[in-house]
Amino acid sequence: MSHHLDRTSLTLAGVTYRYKGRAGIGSLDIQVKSGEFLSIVGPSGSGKSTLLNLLAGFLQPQSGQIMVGGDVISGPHPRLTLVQQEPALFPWLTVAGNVAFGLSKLSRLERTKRVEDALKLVSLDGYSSRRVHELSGGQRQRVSLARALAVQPDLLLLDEPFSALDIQTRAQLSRELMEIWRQAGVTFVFVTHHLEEAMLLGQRIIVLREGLVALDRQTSQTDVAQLETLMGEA
Ligand SMILES: Nc1ncnc2c1ncn2[C@@H]1O[C@H](COP(=O)(O)OP(=O)(O)OP(=O)(O)O)[C@@H](O)[C@H]1O
Repeated sequence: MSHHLDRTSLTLAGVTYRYKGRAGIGSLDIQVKSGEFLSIVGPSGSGKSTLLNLLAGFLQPQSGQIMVGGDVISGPHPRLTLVQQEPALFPWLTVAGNVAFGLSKLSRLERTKRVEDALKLVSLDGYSSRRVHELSGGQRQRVSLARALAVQPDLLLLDEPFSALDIQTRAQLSRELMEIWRQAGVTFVFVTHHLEEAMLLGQRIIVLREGLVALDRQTSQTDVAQLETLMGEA
């Protein structure tokens, strides 16, 4: 969406989080433009989970600031939604019930429209009244995506959202994710330990290593050999 183009969606300014023994992250400076699709990748122990927990508001930076859409994040934030590895859906609710979960403040009409639009975005139109326990793993992850998008966040944080799926479903959903992103016009930050996935998805790639940005580049300009080296054991 063009009106998003020159706004900053996410800013990390000097963000640091160190565990005892000094492992952790920092100090990180990252800016993500509104509407951008950024993949963050890194070897085991590079700080991905720590960064995710900071972005989701589950951890507080020990120094520095995280801002989303101009607001400082100091806890879970409605402008930022998280899609996790295992979709945390309510099994006793319908698909529509799950997608409508964060929309209780809207009128019924508006809510229905949001749910319909979100389900269309993830190619689940026609599934509204199905129970979640009747769905495949891939379909459940689609519901989880639809629920996250229905609240119209500034930023969607994706934590290895396809890692629990079989290879074919994973490949299919990865292909579709770019299209979903284009249509939704929302900033995507996709965190993974799979280099191929990070290269396939998104416009920009950041490699974390030992809690720091080791590389930050447009995906089309990355050098695979260099990435592979950076993904090796520290
Ligand atoms: N609760 C903790 N206490 C102490 N050290 C921790 C804690 N959690 C993580 N660490 C350390 O901080 C560093 C970053 O860990 P983190 O889990 O963020 O990495 P990661 O990139 O998510 O790794 P993986 O891909 O294996 O999940 C590692 O050196 C890890 O051992």
